[in-house]
Amino acid sequence: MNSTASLLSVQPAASLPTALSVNVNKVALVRNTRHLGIPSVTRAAQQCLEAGAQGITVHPRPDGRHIREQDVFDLQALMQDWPQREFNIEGNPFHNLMEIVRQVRPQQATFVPDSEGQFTSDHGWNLAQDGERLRPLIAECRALGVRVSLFMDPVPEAMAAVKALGADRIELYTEPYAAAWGYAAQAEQLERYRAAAQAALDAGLGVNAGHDLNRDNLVDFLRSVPGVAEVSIGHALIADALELGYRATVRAYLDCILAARG
Ligand SMILES: CC(=O)[C@@H](O)[C@H](O)COP(=O)(O)O
Ligand SMILES: NCC(=O)COP(=O)(O)O
Repeated sequence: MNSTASLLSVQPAASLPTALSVNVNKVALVRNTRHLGIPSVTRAAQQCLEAGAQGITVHPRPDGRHIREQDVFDLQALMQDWPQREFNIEGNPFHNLMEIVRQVRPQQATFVPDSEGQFTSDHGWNLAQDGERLRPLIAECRALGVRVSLFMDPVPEAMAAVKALGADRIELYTEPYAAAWGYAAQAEQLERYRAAAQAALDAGLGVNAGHDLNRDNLVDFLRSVPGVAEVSIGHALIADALELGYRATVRAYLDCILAARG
């Protein structure tokens, strides 16, 4: 990262139109390889929040490969000190997510259709198959005061159905765009995401985005896709933090958001 002052010196992070939520799954993944409790998930989150991240995201998978329930409760306690920031908990509501949401009541729950042993998230919901089963769980979360976001592929025709189920937002699954970035297919992918985001906005939904976003591909995405309220970024951001540190890394990602949207 260059040494020029962060662009954010002229605009506080809180005023950015697209929030950065740091996913700390991969800090927990490294921590779990020894019984020493380091690297600390809560210290990572604290430093990211101090640097201006507007939220923290976790995905407590049933197999506990990285984020575990105790991490969720520890982060819930930490977030009490940051009332203006958001806690976003991802997971499959047919597996372990709902019990966690009932206990923790985060600002946002992101429903992801992953199977229990899935390598990583790699697709959005099939609402024709699962929509009616999701409806009461969406309603329960909202009754608890928890915003609901559905992890979705960029399919404009699906957005009205998301709204009809009572969800507040979608999260666009962005790996196909990330894989195309820097190649001829980039423009075609960006058009897919632009159309899907516009359809979501037209349906009255908020738009989040995430998966394989990084410092290279984030600016082009935000410049092309309208109304992105939040990007949740983990794998690449934590990899950057291994080289730059959490604070400088978060500032670099906030600079990308400012450069795209500021
Ligand atoms: C839903 C999504 O795309 C990611 O937030 C997910 O948390 C990635 O999971 P892993 O960190 O286990 O790859
Ligand atoms: N919802 C996306 C997320 O939280 C992080 O995904 P990634 O940046 O780890 O691919």
